[in-house]
Amino acid sequence: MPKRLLIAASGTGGHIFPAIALAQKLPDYKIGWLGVPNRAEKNLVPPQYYIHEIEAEGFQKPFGLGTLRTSLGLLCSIYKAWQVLIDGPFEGLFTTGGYIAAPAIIAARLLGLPVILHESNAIPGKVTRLLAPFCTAVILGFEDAAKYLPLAKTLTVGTPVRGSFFDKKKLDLPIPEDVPLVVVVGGSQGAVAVNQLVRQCANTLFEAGIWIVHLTGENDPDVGSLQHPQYIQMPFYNEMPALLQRANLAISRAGASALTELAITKTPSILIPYPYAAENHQAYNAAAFVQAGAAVAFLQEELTPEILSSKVLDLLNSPELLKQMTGSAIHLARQDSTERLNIIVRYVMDGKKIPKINN
Ligand SMILES: CC(=O)N[C@H]1[C@@H](OP(=O)(O)OP(=O)(O)OC[C@H]2O[C@@H](n3ccc(=O)[nH]c3=O)[C@H](O)[C@@H]2O)O[C@H](CO)[C@@H](O)[C@@H]1O
Repeated sequence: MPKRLLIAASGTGGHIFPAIALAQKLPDYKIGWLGVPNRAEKNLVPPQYYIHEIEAEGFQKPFGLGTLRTSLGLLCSIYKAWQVLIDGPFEGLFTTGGYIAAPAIIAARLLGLPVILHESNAIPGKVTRLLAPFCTAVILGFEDAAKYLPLAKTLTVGTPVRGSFFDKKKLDLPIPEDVPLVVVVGGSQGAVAVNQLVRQCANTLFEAGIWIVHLTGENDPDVGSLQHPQYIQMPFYNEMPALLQRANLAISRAGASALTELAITKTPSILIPYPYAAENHQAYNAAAFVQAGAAVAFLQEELTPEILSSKVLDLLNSPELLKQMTGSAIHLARQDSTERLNIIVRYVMDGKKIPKINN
């Protein structure tokens, strides 16, 4: 009989893709997915994993009537997650944190099932901090996150990326092979502020012969306002491995999966952390890359189109510097994160003690 694992990963690519990477390593398992109606998992989770839907939302400040409604909603979601686990019947839970993790972890632990939690950010999210002590294993993307989780059993393996990032891919976009290519990516949902900055400096870059692939996200009101033969814009692109492998430079937010993929594809980057990320965690994610010399980072509020275009031109005109950044990225790229996570999940699901893993 195959082992039965429920995966709770919802809302953004950064939560869903690492879970897909793990699921791809468990072909001998029966996997079910726990998601929220109409969130990104609807489009991103491969169809072979059935998505069981529950509601999940966070507590908003100031506390008041809304808190009562959210508390009742949480109780309801715990009950639904509990039912999904029993009906499966699932033998364990894997989650990447976020709002959906709260009802899923509580329900699984009430049923006495093992829980593996993966936290990809340098500063763990609220649900991770609250519930990590109750999980069987807490797996980290960044070693530094452990200091925020003193009561949890943590192991650092990095953040899993989809298997396709490790194969050499050819880019299927009409871009000449010998031109410099800059990719602009604002995380899985796009970043309107970054998009605006890039559009304002695009002409300077085009004049220098640079091509731009701009992944705008679905909610950019100015999509279509810039047209140029050296410019390709899309709301979302599925072939990120080929694109990052081909790019000479990326302008990116600093989500944990994005950073890991940039490291694995050895793509130098200019990072613009999302300033409103919970507890500014993207700035901490970015800092690890800047300290290692793999990226440069700017605060969004200090960045002007002039600063951005001159940084892009400086970097693309300095092959030695780009090479150094690429070299530094190699040291950050943990090639075996998914495999290590896979081993841990199997040990936990088999009820065995997790072996010591060397970092
Ligand atoms: C605003 C915010 O709080 N974002 C968080 C969210 O980010 P978000 O969901 O944006 O996650 P990341 O930036 O880490 O990753 C984006 C993912 O989307 C993929 N992608 C993106 C664009 C595209 O066109 N095609 C595509 O496939 C990338 O390859 C990557 O796998 O979850 C991450 C993991 O907890 C956090 O680190 C981020 O801080």
